[in-house]
Amino acid sequence: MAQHKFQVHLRGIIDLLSEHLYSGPEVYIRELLQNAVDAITARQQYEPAMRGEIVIECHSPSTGRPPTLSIRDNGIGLTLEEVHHFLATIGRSSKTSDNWTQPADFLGQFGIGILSCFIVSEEIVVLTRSARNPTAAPVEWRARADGSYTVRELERDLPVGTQVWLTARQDKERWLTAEEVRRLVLHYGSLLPVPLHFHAGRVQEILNTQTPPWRKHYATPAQRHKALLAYGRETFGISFLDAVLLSSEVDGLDGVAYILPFTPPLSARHKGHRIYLKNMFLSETADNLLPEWAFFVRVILNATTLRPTASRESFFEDENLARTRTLIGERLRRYLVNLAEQQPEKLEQFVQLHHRALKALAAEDDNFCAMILDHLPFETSLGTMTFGEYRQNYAIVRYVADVDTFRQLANVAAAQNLCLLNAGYAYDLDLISRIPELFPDLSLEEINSDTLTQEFDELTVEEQADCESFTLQAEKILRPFRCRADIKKFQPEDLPALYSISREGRFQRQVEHTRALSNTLWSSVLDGLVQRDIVQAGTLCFNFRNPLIRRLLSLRSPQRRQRFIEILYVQALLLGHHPLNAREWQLFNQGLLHLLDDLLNS
Ligand SMILES: Nc1ncnc2c1ncn2[C@@H]1O[C@H](COP(=O)(O)OP(=O)(O)OP(=O)(O)O)[C@@H](O)[C@H]1O
Repeated sequence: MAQHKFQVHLRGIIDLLSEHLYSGPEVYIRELLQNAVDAITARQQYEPAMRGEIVIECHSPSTGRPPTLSIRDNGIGLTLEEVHHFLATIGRSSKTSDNWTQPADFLGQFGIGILSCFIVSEEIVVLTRSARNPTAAPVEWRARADGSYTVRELERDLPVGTQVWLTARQDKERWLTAEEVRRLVLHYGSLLPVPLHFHAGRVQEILNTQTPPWRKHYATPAQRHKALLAYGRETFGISFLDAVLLSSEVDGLDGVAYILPFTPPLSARHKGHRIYLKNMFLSETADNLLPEWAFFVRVILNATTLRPTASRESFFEDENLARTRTLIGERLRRYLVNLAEQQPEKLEQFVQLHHRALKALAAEDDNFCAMILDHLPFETSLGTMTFGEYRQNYAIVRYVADVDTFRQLANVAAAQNLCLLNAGYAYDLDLISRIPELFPDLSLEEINSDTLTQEFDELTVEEQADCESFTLQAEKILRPFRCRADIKKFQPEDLPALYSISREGRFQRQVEHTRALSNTLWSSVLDGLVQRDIVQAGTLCFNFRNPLIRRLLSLRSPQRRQRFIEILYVQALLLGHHPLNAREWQLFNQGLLHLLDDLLNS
């Protein structure tokens, strides 16, 4: 049977790379710089004293012709066979352990990077001369995006190394203009240790002359700190609150973390960093490089041991990455501990901006929790206060486990001078559950609507007798709404009635509400959740101390009393942020219309 070989439709592969693998056409500069740096690294393995350099030349012809670009390196170069074998074979790389003892020194590994040049140029021309085989003639390789290429040995001499030429495709001219190329070379290559010479017309400059401050020595820590902050301002355009040096030879970390002077929005977490791999810019996102809770920093980090994905825009999740993440986390944690111990004012400032992040860290780290809990703010029925302030004044930590119930109870609690802590936000409950262990002399008490209403004062026997007919009528009116009626004395006096409901009861109300809004498929699913046996889900507790209720009690007309009770019921539901069902809305509307009618008739 005849054997066939796969055919490669190069255009299709280029489209695949440009649309699904790479973030944009600009990555061609990264791939070219990377190949040049790798070629120099390879040559230095033979000639350690050799000094590498890369020359980027932009040519912008005057009339109507597309701009061209060449990148020249004095690296290892290629022979004719190597051109066929590596450059012209998609998916084959020379940077493997078959050819080198230390392939990890190279940036490239997949053997596809050069194809990115076809996104901006119809043709790639490579002129190259091998350092390993000085007698071999220089070679010219011309490759087209349709998959064809020519290769020939040149008569003329060339210096050792490689020069790649690109000519802008129609509609891609902007990616090869001198201005754009300069920006991209700086963007990707500013940390590269090889000098990057940039030539455009009369302009000749070396782009990467600056040694970043975290790699420099300074006379004092204060000087270094100042330089780090200045570098952060220049790089990100942000005046950071602080800079934390991440570099450590022992840990193999190289970089700096900047503390944001604002609370970042959820959508911007883990974005806007400068992540480098072996000094080449890799990505602005640090999805898996930073611990979950570290959303208060922007980092500049150069990784040396991590493995990039084929897109070169993120790292493989492996042991090394997990270790790096732990080390960065450890460094930031240590910074925070230092702040707490040595710079309390700065810690206060930090807490104001980043308490969510601190809570997230404290929730996963007992020791840190013990240290920071006193500084963390919590919402309470008497205003926001730190846990330290709370425990100075109260021996029992009374908390409400969800935000809705807290909203419902906060006013009532405050009027009774009861300090309820809202533990409904992310991490709060987690932290509060540690309290008995961290502070054995404090006790914890969960408060819900039932526990709070139990604290209300009972009526005297005479008062109860006076209210009996009213309570019976209210019971009757509210029964169809699965609500009990009660009357007690409580603060604040201006609150006429309080609707309370158990957690299960509220869940049932929500299910019923959703069921009324959803389509048939969902309503049958939700049907299963409705518990018919919860007969009396809530209680409407009238406040005997409230002047309006006192007048209502003495109202003679049962019809008018009914309308007031109905409106008070709906108003209490609204105050507690409970969604109203259709019947309750109807009740509200009718009640309001009757009231207006009464007003007009009075
Ligand atoms: N400037 C250069 N000097 C010497 N050899 C080069 C140069 N550019 C490319 N090559 C050769 O061409 C091969 C293919 O390059 P390409 O950029 O496609 O892939 P790579 O760098 O090996 O891997 P990656 O896809 O991860 O970038 C390289 O492995 C190398 O052998």
